[in-house]
Amino acid sequence: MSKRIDVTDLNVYYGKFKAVEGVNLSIQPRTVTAFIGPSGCGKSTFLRTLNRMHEVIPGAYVEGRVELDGDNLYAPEVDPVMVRREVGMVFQRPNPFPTMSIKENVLAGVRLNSRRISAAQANEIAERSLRQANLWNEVKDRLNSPGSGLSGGQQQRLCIARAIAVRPEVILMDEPCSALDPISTLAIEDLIGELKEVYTVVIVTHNMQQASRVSDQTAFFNLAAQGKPGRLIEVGATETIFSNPTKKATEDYITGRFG
Ligand SMILES: Nc1ncnc2c1ncn2[C@@H]1O[C@H](COP(=O)(O)OP(=O)(O)OP(=O)(O)O)[C@@H](O)[C@H]1O
Repeated sequence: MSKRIDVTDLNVYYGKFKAVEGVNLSIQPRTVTAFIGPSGCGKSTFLRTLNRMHEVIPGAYVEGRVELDGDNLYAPEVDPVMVRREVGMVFQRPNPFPTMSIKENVLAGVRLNSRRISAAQANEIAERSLRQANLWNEVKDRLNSPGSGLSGGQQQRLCIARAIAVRPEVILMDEPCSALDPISTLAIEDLIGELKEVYTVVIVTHNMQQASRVSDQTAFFNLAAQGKPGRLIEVGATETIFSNPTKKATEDYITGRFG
């Protein structure tokens, strides 16, 4: 349940505006890759191209290739809905369906995929997903209460449980801790460490300590100038990027000289 991602010569456009240019990157299964870089350099934009989520924005499109275990995500016969099943996503702000129960929130994606499931299967999937998201013990006695009644950190783990429930190959996380307190942030970071035993995980973060704590590989993005496309400047083992980067811009960014 974990696939390799290979990106070749990827450009991303919003209409005429080229937001990201010339990305080449490989991501191994069962690893965590962190995308870092200053605001507006295209980290979120690029992340969304890994499950074709950018396509929900009218006029957004890519050039180049993204492959999942060698299969082109953008081949004409590929259904973007199926891509998003294989490559799940967790957003910056926890977004459980507010009126749905905790259990139904977990099952929302599974039901959307229109697979009819029995009550026993539903219980099994909900428990497995909540356990994997480290939330089971906190919610097992109130599975039928609304998801919106949970704390922010619990809601984010609920969203992770919902992403896991459809058994994806890859989990994308766009600043998953930016709306959370430090304790909830640590809970999510611990969870990311556990998720990589099973999934390929890609995370966008502004927090460099977080990138160095959770990731195996770090990719630094930057803009050549305002109004120019973002580019992948340097990618490598997280330890190397943070201790011995090869590019000056990477060093300036990680040492806090800009961004
Ligand atoms: N829906 C959109 N329509 C048009 N342009 C967009 C859209 N979303 C983002 N952009 C532009 O694309 C560029 C990259 O934005 P993106 O949000 O991907 O950067 P980022 O590195 O994730 O930034 P941040 O760290 O602030 O979240 C920016 O110039 C931004 O203004």
